Amino acid sequence: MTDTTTIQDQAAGEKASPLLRTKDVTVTYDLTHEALHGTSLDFEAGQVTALIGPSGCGKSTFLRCLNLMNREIPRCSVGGQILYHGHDINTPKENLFELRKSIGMVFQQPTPFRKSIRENILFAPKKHGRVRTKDEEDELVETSLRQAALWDEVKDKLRQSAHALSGGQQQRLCIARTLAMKPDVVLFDEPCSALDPISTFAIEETIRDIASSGICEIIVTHNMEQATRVSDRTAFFYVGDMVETGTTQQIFSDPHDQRLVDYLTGRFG
Ligand SMILES: Nc1ncnc2c1ncn2[C@@H]1O[C@H](COP(=O)(O)OP(=O)(O)OP(=O)(O)O)[C@@H](O)[C@H]1O
Repeated sequence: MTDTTTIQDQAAGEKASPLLRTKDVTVTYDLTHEALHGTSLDFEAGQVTALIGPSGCGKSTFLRCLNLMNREIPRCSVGGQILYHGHDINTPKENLFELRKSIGMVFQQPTPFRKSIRENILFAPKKHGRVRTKDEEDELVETSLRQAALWDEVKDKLRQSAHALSGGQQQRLCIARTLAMKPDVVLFDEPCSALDPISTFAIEETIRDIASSGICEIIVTHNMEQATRVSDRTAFFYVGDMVETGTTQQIFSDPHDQRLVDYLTGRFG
């Protein structure tokens, strides 16, 4: 945690434990390259946090720590604590299959399975034994697609291939698929960077709606307007350090650290 942490952050630290908390998290690639230095951040239920900063500063590296995805990268090690509901998940014993039920992820490129729209939604819930009857399946498909604002567009073609959808629809299907597992955290890695402005707007609305249902969301974005539109809090990363965090309003209207000021005013990108 840097000395630029706001008073509000310190007060928040004295409240009950946040849903997700990192303490001094470091990431080292290829055994020697420390891409992320000790990073401590808190994430609350119902809040959207944007991770911003120039290319290569460690945003995605940090995001991937939160569902232990870095563990799948050879010669990558993650240090520090990642406390989820107060329990440290950064241990070799943590069961990834179980964890990913509750911490979902949406990637930059839409990645629907080569299956029907309906089967995309039901794939993981079936694997985890979450649905037993056709009625339960129907209900889950409809609820998840409604949450991702896609139901009206696809309700008459649920058995058609997901690959026949537009890019924006595919990304909303990926969000619906994630929500079908009823996660309490959803991670987004530049979810709109491959999309047109209308699809981007639809995804941003969905992100806000999901937050109002109590889900904690963390989004990596290069788009500063997007960060201001969707997030409650923002954290700025620079060369592997989490330099400044606070409410999105404070970060954009009253940035403290000179590197953040330079970034926001376009002195580097
Ligand atoms: N799989 C990997 N193996 C080795 N080094 C990596 C790997 N992934 C990222 N890095 C390195 O870690 C550093 C941080 O990269 P990361 O992708 O996390 O940054 P970022 O802020 O998300 O960048 P961008 O905005 O361009 O996606 C960079 O130096 C990058 O080269």
